[in-house]
Amino acid sequence: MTTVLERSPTGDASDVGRRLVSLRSVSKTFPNGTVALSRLDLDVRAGEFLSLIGPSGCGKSTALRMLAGLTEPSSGEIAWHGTRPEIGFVFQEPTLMPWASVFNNVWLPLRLRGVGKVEARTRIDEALAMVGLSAFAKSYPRELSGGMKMRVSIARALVLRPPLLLMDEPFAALDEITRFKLNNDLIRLAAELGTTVVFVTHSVYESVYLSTRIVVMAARPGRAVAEIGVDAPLERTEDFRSTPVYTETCRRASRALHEAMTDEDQL
Ligand SMILES: Nc1ncnc2c1ncn2[C@@H]1O[C@H](COP(=O)(O)OP(=O)(O)OP(=O)(O)O)[C@@H](O)[C@H]1O
Repeated sequence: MTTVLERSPTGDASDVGRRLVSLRSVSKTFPNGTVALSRLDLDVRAGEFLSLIGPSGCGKSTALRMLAGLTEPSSGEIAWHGTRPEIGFVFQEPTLMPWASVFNNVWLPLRLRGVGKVEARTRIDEALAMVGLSAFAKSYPRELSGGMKMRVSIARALVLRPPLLLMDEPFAALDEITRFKLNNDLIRLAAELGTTVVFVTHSVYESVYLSTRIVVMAARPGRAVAEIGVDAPLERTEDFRSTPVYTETCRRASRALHEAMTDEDQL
């Protein structure tokens, strides 16, 4: 069930830290009987960068798809605190239309919403500039590297300026150098646009580098088992990787993940 709750009388939509959406005791059983999630409670707060980590099959993608409205809970509630905002979704694969130019790929969400051509051109130019691809507007996906295709996919997700961006292992298929570059771009973009991000990854290191908060999940059934705050401002540079906060948080997140997997082995 999905509901929209009234905003508190003093609430302000731009308040950093305000709850945007809450998953309350959300469970999901697929028609084949697979229990993907069991009583998951999760708040997403404005301005945060939240990562979901956990072993394969613990329901990370299912939780993300529920936030996007792509799948409904079997029981429990998804409660939006205020109007459900525009949401951008970035998948593991860039999912670009191979027959369309970069410009036309990024145009798609605007066309679907009937945004006029003049306005659309400005927004597409902006989005491509944000991801450093202005010079490639006329290129086709086959002419781009994996990292560039992912940048197009991010531009397409950001072209509607969504307050909430959901990303499902977007950099998993990329080499480490490209991944690090895109991590830095993403932090910069989220800060510039004031975007709240929910990010699914298998990588403890990536989650700590990017996030303000990490939720660790366990499988069979999928549930949240630990929450770890990253006690550092979200102005990350490569230097962050050699700080004690980074190292210590990676250690805590790795231990929590290991415990989540041990739980699973014992079921
Ligand atoms: N449409 C579906 N029908 C049946 N079972 C599904 C469906 N989608 C997902 N599942 C199952 O639900 C469970 C959770 O899947 P989900 O993709 O959410 O996990 P995940 O944590 O994102 O996994 P991974 O890290 O491998 O991507 C898995 O056991 C999966 O096989």
